[in-house]
Amino acid sequence: MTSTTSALCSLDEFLAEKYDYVVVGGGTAGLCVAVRLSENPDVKVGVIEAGANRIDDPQVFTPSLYPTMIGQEKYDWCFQSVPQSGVNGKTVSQPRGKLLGGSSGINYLMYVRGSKKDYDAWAKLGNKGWDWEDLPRKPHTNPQYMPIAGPDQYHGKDGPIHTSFNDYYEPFEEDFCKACYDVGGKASTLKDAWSGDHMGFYSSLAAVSREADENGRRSYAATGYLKPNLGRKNLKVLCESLVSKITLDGNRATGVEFITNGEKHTVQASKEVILSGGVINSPQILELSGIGDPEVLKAAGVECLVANKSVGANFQDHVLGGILYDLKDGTRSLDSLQNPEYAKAQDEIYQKTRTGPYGSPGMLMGFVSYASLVDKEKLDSTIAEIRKTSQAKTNLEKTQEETIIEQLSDPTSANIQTFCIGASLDVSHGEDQTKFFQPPPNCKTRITLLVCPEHPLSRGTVHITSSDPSAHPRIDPGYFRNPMDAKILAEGIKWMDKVANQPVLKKSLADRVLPPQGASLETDQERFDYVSDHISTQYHLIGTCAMGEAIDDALKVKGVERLRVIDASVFSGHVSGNIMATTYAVAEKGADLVKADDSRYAKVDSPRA
Ligand SMILES: Cc1cc2nc3c(=O)[nH]c(=O)nc-3n(C[C@H](O)[C@H](O)[C@H](O)COP(=O)(O)OP(=O)(O)OC[C@H]3O[C@@H](n4cnc5c(N)ncnc54)[C@H](O)[C@@H]3O)c2cc1C
Repeated sequence: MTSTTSALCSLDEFLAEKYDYVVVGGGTAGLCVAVRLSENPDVKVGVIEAGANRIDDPQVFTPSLYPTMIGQEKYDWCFQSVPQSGVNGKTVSQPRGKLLGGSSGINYLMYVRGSKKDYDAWAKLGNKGWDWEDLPRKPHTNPQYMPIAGPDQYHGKDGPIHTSFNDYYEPFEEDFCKACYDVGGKASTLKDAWSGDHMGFYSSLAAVSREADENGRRSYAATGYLKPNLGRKNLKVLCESLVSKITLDGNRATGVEFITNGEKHTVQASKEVILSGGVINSPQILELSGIGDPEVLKAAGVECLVANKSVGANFQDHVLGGILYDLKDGTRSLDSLQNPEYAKAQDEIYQKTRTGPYGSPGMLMGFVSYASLVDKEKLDSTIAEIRKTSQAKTNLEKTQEETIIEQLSDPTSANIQTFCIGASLDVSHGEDQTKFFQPPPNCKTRITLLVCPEHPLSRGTVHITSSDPSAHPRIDPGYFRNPMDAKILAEGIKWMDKVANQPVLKKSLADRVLPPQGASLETDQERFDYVSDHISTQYHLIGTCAMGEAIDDALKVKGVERLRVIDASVFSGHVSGNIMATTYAVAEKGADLVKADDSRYAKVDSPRA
C-alpha cells in the first residue's frame, strides 16, 4: 500500500489501493471490525464512512455535551419516523450518529450489558454460538469482548473502550435508589451489574476514559479502536463519502459504489464486503443494491437481484416514557449548567482536572421485573391478552413472543429499565430532539424519571421508497402497534409515580411538569392515555437484518456470497439495557467469524488494540 502517516486518507489515496475487505460505515461496529481485520499486516482493509472525522471536537469528546449534538445535522442523520398510529399519529425522531465512530460518538455514553437470559434467547432462536457463554463472558478470559471497567472477573483491563464511574454525583441520586428499594420493599441484592444480572438500582459505568491522555473524554469507536491504530499501512479510512450500493456479480458481492463530492466511484473487495451501516442504513444499502423484498424493490424502482424478504423487517426499539419534575429551588442538576457563572466555574474545573459535571453524564439507572409490579391476576391477564392479540406471523416472531411471555412471567427478568436523569428530558417532544433537550425556563432545574419496557412485542420496518441513495428510507418503528407494550409501560409509570412520592426523594421535588401537576395517574386508562401521547425513542434500534432471518448465524446475508452484516441490525431479539456494549461484542465476534474463514489469520498472534 502507499505509505501515509495515517489510515485516514484522501479519496486519491483510498482509490489507489486494492482491498481484501471493504467495510461500509465507520461506526461503532464498523471500526471495531476494520481494526480487528487489519491486525494482520498482509490483509488490506478499506472503510468508507459518510460522516466526518470529529475526534478533536469538544462537543464529541466532552461527555455531558451529547444533547448539543443529537438532532443536529452536523453529527446526526436526523432520521424521522412516519406517523405512528400507536402514539396518536405522532412522528418520532430516530437519531443516528453521522461521524467517524457513528452512534458511539453522539450517544449518552451509558455502558450496560444485557441479562444473561437475553443472549441465551438469541441462541434459543437457533443462532448457534450467540448465547451468554459464547459472547459477553469472553472478557473473563479474553478481555477484548467487553471493554474495561473494574478489576474483577466480569471486566477486562486492556480493552479498547475505556469505562469509568462518574466522579460527580447529583445530591438526589442516592435518594432515588433508596426510594426505588423502598417501593419494592427489599434491599439490594445487586453484585455486579455487568455479570449478566442487573436487577436493582445503581449508578452505571460510562464510556468515559480516565487514562492520562484521554482523561475525562468520551471513549468511543473512533478513539478506542481506530486512533491507536492509525499508523497501520494496511488500513485506509475514507470519510465524508456515501456508499450508494454494493456491487454484485450474479449473487457474489464484488465491491462497493460510493459518492464523494458528488462524484461516483467504485472499489473492489477481493474477499468480502462487510456492511456496518447501522439499523437504518444497512437495510437501505442492501435494498439499493437489489437485495430485499421484491415488492419493496419494485415499488422503489430498484431491480431485484437477490430476493430476501426479511431485509428491513423485524425492527424493534426500546420506547422511553417518563415523568418530569421541577426540583426545589436551589437543588442542583445538569440543568444548572444553564447558569453562565456555574457553567464557567465547572468548565474551568473540567479543563483543569477533567472532573465535575461536564465529565459526568447522567448514569443513574435500574431494572425491575414486570412480574414484581403486578399481582398474579394481572400477570395472567397480561399473558392471556398477549396471546389473544398476537400479531406474530413469522417463525421468528412467534418464537420471540413465547420468549417474551417467559421473560414477563419471570420475577428475576429485567423487563423494565428505569432512569433518574438530573436534567430536563421532555417526553412530550419525541418528534424533535432539539425540543426534547430544551432546558427548562427561568433557570429552573429538573429531574426526569424514565421508564422503558425492554422486551417489546411491536415490530416495525425500514425500507427504501426510492433508488436515490441520499433519500432517507421510510422508517416505521411500529411503536405500540401491539398495545400491550403501552400497557406494560403504563405499569412502569405507576411504579415510578410511587417512587417519586417516597419521602426520601419527594423532599427534593417541587411541581410535577409532566404529566402536569394535578393530572391524574390513578387508573390504568389514564396511565395508558398518558404514555400513548408521551414517548421518545431510547435510541436502541435493532433487528432490520436479523440473524436467523435476513442473515445466518455467521452473519452472512442469505442468498449472497461474500457479504456480511455486522452491526446492531443483526440482533434478532431485544436485550435489556442500552446496547452499545452488546454492539461492540457483536462486532468483536463478527470479526472473529470473518477471520475464521480466512486462512491468513491462523498465522497471526492477534495483538489487541
Ligand atoms: C442519541 C443516541 C443515544 C444513545 N445512547 C446510548 C447509551 O447511552 N448507551 C448505549 O449503550 N447505547 C446508546 N445508544 C445506542 C448505541 O449507541 C447504538 O445502538 C450503537 O452505537 C449502534 O452501532 P452500529 O454500529 O449499529 O451503528 P452506528 O454506530 O450508527 O454506525 C453506522 C455507521 O455507518 C455510517 N453510514 C451509514 N450509512 C452509510 C453510507 N451509505 N455510506 C457510508 N457510511 C454510512 C454512519 O454514518 C455511521 O458512522 C444511543 C444511540 C443514539 C443514537
